[in-house]
Amino acid sequence: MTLNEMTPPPPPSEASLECLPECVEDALQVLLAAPPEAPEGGSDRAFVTPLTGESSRLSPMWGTGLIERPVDWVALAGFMGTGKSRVGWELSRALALHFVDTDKLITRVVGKSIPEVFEQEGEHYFRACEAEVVSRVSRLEHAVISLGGGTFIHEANRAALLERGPVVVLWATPETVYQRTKHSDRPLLRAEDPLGRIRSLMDEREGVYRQGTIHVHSDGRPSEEIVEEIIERLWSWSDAAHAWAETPESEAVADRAAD
Ligand SMILES: Nc1ncnc2c1ncn2[C@@H]1O[C@H](COP(=O)(O)OP(=O)(O)O)[C@@H](O)[C@H]1O
Ligand SMILES: O=C(O)C1=C[C@@H](OP(=O)(O)O)[C@@H](O)[C@H](O)C1
Ligand SMILES: [Mg+2]
Repeated sequence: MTLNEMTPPPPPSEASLECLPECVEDALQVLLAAPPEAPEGGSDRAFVTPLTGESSRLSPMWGTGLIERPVDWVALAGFMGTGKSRVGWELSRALALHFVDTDKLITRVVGKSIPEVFEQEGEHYFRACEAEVVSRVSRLEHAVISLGGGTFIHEANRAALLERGPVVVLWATPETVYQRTKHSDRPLLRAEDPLGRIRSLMDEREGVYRQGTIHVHSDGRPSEEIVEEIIERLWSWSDAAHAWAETPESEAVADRAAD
């Protein structure tokens, strides 16, 4: 029986939604206090691999704990299987920032795996948890946030994230996504024809993912190379943002916003 054929769970009750902010706060504190844990396939290599190219702008204090970073907060969005969890973890190691995977935080909040949340509580409840988690992690300092594939699709989440900082969107072809997800359980990909399902869902979502700040391809590239490109692009983004902040036009925009 596929997920779609099952009787849908009842909609979440007011009571179960009411405690979400507090439950998210508690789970986040536990997650941040625990020793960082690599996700499936993720390694610590980015800590010790000397980064090259633009990233050589990293301070000579690299490795001493005093690190010059392009940003103090960044989120990773994109379709399932593009590598958000793994690359986000490695990016957080490279920039020495906290790492929060929103799906992992939700599993702590609910005490169930993501497939169990979908099956037993319903997608609606999962999306409510996701929205609460986004509202909290958008206020977090010094963090890399790996989102779930659907998080950025929801308008309020997208607005909160883009307001907070840069959102890097990872991209991969449907075939790569299929290869990377076929042995794991993604509730939305439980279908007779998972590759067809990936293609149609990706088509539906593509235009929204394009609203991200920085776009990086992940096909056929090791995660270290992707991390390196993200860091280079974040430097360019932050340089451009600082240059704009010093123009008279930006002062005029700030004055209008303050009126
Ligand atoms: N650049 C990559 N090259 C090869 N495998 C990758 C790459 N990025 C991620 N993976 C693997 O693909 C699978 C899905 O990656 P994951 O980070 O969970 O994606 P997402 O969080 O976007 O769904 C994991 O097994 C992960 O180790
Ligand atoms: O695309 C989506 O709607 C989802 C993506 C998943 O995360 P990953 O993108 O990390 O697999 C997870 O949040 C859930 O299964 C729903
Ligand atoms: Mg993930």
